[in-house]
Amino acid sequence: MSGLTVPVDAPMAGDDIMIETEDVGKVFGSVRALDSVNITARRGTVLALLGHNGAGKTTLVNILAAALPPSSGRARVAGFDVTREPREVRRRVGLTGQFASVDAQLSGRENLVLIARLLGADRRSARARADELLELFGLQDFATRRPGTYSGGLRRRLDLAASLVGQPDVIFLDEPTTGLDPSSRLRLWEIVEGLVAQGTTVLLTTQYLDEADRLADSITVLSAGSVIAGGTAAELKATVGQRTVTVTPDPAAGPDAAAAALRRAGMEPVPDRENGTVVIAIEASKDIAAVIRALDHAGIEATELSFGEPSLDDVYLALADQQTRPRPTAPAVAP
Ligand SMILES: Nc1ncnc2c1ncn2[C@@H]1O[C@H](COP(=O)(O)OP(=O)(O)OP(=O)(O)O)[C@@H](O)[C@H]1O
Repeated sequence: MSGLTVPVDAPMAGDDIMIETEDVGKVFGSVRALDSVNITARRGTVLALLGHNGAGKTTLVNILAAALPPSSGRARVAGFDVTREPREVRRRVGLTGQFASVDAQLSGRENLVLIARLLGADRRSARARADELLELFGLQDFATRRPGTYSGGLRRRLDLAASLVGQPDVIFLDEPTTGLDPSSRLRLWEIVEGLVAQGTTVLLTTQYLDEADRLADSITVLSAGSVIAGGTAAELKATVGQRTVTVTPDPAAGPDAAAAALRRAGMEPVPDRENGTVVIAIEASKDIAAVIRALDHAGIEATELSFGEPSLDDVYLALADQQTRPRPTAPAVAP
């Protein structure tokens, strides 16, 4: 519906920067939801936002969608300032997930036609756009059915299709594959990759680190409203060391006791209470023996031990641990 319009005033950075914030802050009464957040995403890339509940992800997405004004700093999306040019921003972004709503009384196709009409398309082009999207998303066979009869995977595809009716330059994907089976997840990932290859810029919020690893060109980790880490998946992984050992201690001991024993041996273990494991960054293979010795010394048996390259999960756990322990210096990873 709209191509990229060159903004009249000077952009904060180069033309192909599609999302950019400069020291964005947001306060809700006494709550500081965002504190000096700086992020950047180039055209045709995926920026993933990671963070625990309450980290500030939704607040940031709302600011970038020009649905909520920042308290301080500035943000530009597709070259437009979210505070001074909110209408231009809204015309260029597509929202999915908790933001988009499909009418349960209408069929999948009727929903897409309605959205196109609401965006100003005439009847014929609205139908043409709906059919184009139904084909792109493999929804032709379900076009006349109501979304209430769709599977989870089909609903996500319709939701994403709905966000693309206006041909946005930037889409915000909010947990796009939560609750989907593996093949539906893969299908959705392939669709997103196709859109990105055509130049769409994606801001992805997800709780699945494998999703961020697969899709994201860069990752920003938010904690309590601040950016605590940022970079490519490879850069983030490099910050947590080359290799790790993951130990599952006997449940009678548990990860905290195992972590304490390993700390006494001079290591820096990260307990993962949810999975009942402890992750230890190691320099060399011989360090595995030191892990086993330290546990044995404390009388703790390991029921499972695995050796691996760092994953984004390791990065996330290490960052979470940094956040919960008092530290005299700033986090090791700069945005
Ligand atoms: N309208 C509001 N009024 C008051 N506080 C708010 C409001 N919106 C968000 N907050 C607070 O701001 C902080 C950030 O919330 P936000 O919803 O952005 O986090 P989130 O990372 O998206 O979390 P979740 O994953 O649970 O959605 C939280 O402490 C939240 O309670």
